[in-house]
Amino acid sequence: MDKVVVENLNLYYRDFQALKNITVNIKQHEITALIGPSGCGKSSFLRVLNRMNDLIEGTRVEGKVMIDGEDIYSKGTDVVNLRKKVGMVFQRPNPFPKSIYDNIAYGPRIHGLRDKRKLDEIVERSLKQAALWEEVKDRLYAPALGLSGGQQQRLCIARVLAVEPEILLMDEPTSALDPVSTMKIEELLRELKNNYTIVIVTHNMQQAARVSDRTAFFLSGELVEYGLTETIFTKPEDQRTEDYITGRFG
Ligand SMILES: Nc1ncnc2c1ncn2[C@@H]1O[C@H](COP(=O)(O)OP(=O)(O)OP(=O)(O)O)[C@@H](O)[C@H]1O
Repeated sequence: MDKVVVENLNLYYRDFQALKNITVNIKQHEITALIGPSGCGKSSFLRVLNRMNDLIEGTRVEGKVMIDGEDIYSKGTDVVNLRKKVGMVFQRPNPFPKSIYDNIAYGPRIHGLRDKRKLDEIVERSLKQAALWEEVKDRLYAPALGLSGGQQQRLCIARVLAVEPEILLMDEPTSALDPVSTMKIEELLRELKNNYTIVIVTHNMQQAARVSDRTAFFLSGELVEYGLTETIFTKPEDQRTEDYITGRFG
């Protein structure tokens, strides 16, 4: 099933066109990897999907972006609800300078939840989903910034999961992590895809090949090729895709 349908999307930062006529369908409960050289528009595309671009002045979007059949750029869209449904994890782990518990409880509290027992449940469930519970269950009230980088990134994933999103956008979520933490996050992604639709930007070709079901290759704001990851990595149709994945440029 298509979770996200993008049709003829153009994105401008003032006069600069960062995305050009992008049409793509993102499948539910799959991991879609976005690859391509620096500046090709991967992060911009990710930000289109939860309207984070609204926060950047001078941004203009043309075309259609539909999630569950609804145009997220239509006038009636509630952007707060959209961002709850479409959560984002960034390149550098960015926990709040608060306790582990308060980091996770933050989103649910913002959405009005006060019941301590329910919050406790959400904190435990989210940390378990993010494969961090065993490591932190005895120090939930310790500062989140005392965790290792890899643990902090799993905490940030748990923080997003706490508000029960359906889509997870991840912008190079392991690029600041060591190989062991990277493997843990990759395992986690494979686990999470049973319940979530995941879109991940990565500069790491092996990572894209290891974790994703489908891959989209961007170049200079265009979507050059999109398909099953296995096909993209073994017999791409476009010479530019082949050049990129074999490391001949980028
Ligand atoms: N806020 C902005 N204002 C103006 N131009 C921007 C802005 N953000 C990005 N751009 C430009 O849009 C293009 C695409 O940028 P984007 O960050 O989406 O690329 P990317 O593929 O994610 O790159 P990287 O891999 O380096 O993160 C680049 O030319 C960039 O300079």
